[in-house]
Amino acid sequence: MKITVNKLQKLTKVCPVAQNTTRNWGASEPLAGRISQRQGSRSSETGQYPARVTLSAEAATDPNSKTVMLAGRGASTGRGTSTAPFMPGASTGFGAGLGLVSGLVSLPFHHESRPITVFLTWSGSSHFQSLYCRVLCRNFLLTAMNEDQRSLFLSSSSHFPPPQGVKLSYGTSGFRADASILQSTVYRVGILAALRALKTQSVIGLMITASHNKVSDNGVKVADPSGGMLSQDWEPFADTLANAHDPQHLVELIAEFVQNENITLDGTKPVEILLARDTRPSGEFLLEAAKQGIGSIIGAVALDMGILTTPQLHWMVRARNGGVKASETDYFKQLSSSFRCLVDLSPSGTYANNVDDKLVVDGANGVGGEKLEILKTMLNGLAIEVRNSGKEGGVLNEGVGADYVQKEKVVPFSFGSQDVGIRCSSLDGDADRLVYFIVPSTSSNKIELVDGDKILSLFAIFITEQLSILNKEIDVKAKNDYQCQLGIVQTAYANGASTDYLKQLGLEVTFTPTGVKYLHEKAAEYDIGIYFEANGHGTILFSEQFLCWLKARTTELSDVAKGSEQHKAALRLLAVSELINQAVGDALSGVLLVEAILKHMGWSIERWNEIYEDLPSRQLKVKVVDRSAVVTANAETVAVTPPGIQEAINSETAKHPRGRCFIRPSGTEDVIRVYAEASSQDAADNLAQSVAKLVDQFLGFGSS
Ligand SMILES: CC(=O)N[C@H]1[C@@H](OP(=O)(O)O)O[C@H](CO)[C@@H](O)[C@@H]1O
Repeated sequence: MKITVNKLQKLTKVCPVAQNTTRNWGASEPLAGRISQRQGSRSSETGQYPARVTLSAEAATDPNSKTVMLAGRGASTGRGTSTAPFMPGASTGFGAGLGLVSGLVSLPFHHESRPITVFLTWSGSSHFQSLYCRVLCRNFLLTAMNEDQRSLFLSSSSHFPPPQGVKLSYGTSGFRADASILQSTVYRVGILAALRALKTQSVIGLMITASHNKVSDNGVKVADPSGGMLSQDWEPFADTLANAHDPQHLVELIAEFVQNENITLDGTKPVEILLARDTRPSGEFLLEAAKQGIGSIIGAVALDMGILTTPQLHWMVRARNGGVKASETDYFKQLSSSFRCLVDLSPSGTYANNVDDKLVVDGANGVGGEKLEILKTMLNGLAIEVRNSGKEGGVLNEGVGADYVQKEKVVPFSFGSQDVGIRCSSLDGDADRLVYFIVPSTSSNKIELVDGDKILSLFAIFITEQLSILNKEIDVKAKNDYQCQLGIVQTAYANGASTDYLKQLGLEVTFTPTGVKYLHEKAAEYDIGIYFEANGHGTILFSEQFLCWLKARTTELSDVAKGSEQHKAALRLLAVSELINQAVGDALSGVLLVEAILKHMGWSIERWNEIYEDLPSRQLKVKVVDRSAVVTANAETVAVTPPGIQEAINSETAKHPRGRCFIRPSGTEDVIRVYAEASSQDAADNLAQSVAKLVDQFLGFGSS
């Protein structure tokens, strides 16, 4: 915000040449270097809080004849004012005799918590007709940050020094790194979550997990009031906070942010932050850091929900903000009862005749396996065996879990020939990804992967079928007056065969960049939006408007056509909206929906897998000097920089029938990812290899 000084009466009065004088409040970069480390407090004139003041004066006329004075003075409270005039030219080496006069000026603010008026006076006005003088107030504290709050920040943050020489960034799914360097980051994300709760006046979630990463890593991410990922607008602030080098700097950043976002830190409107962690041993001490961060914001209350899957926490945040009961028991009850409802609505005959009750689930030695052990006791008609539940002593994500199975396409630990003919599935470390697989009847450890694209397709088939039943003209009074917009959202990693298949079903398919925050946002534009990443993270979103209509329609049908196919279709869609976790991709709710749909269709996993045949594909990663050198467009399918690389990729791709290839910088690892698809596995492998070489030539260590 820029305020011209002549609007400030006092300043105009003491400054006869103030016409050209402007005063910038809250600009983020200093005009003339840094000055006082001291903090000011609220100006009685503007209601703002000057903390540091940088004065920069440019005199276009004879600069020798002037004196610039800057004074701070206690004002309206009348308590212990500080008015000592200050002669910058003398005491701080404020330059004179130059065309440009600028200097660093320390204001004598001794009474930091009291209101102070800052104003400029200067003499030699006849020479200063064109004086251009700016006072830049940086880090002016804090519309509502009182001294107690400030001291609390300073003292608590001094216990969490940031790691040296590491720059962290809030990536595709929060901060992730080796757990040993994350304490300070988690503490700061605690602050961020508390500020987010104050800003939105809603319940916010903070999850400590590194998902499918190795057990020595950990991470932290924030769940917004909707249960979705932290708003992208706040990610730059998360980065800035995480990388603030000392407590003073941290406090200044918070002060500035709080000011800009109009967040009140007076504790008058308390807010809650739900905390959870996965089973990683480092989770416990990191949780303490998060509590300290939250505790350093007056009015923010941390509620430790214990060990949860990531989607459970997101579900709870969403439910609480929707005024719904949100304990873990409520979560299990909702999932199991909506599953039962769907199974009960299966067309008679299919379930009993064709689909085996048995499902074996690889729990990745993580929290998902542990929770599934509880959930399975609440289910009828499904016999789940959990392996790698973490109790058998296996290591989290090591040779197990959805990421391993999807990337390596081999059986996870403890699976093998005994599982031929059985439906198998795999969760990742925090149970937000799900893939299925078939163990073929050969001696090799290779599997047939049924990935996120196939799960998406199964969901799409089922939803489309229910919508078309619902839309049939029926001989009842109930009128169908709603055109439901169904949309499918994928990323460039979706197998081309899946996209072709979905389009053949007549569905609208759109693409976003990688990362569920993008997919989720896009899917939310539809009445029913189904999104999945090939790696098994995805869900179904229902718009409020559609659900409202669907509920009314169900009631109407139960009056006029109870038990009809239309009535059942409406009930099924309602049950899906209850079963699926609409906050975020959830392997537990996903597995129940897959199972219910397979029963409904009377399909074995083999039948499901046959809906289309994946095009052979290969993913590679290449270490480069600077991955940010690759900038992409068109949902990451075209590399805009470095110049020339896309043309080179195109000419490699053209050599292979059904070839498709793209590169992008990873958001979670320091690599460039290469994805290639072609009509044969050899061709896909060759294409990926040749493009990886190109990446290395353009950007690798040999290129610099
Ligand atoms: C090819 C791939 O699987 N990329 C994953 C991976 O992101 P990268 O930005 O590719 O590192 O981790 C993300 C977070 O889990 C997930 O959303 C994404 O799909």
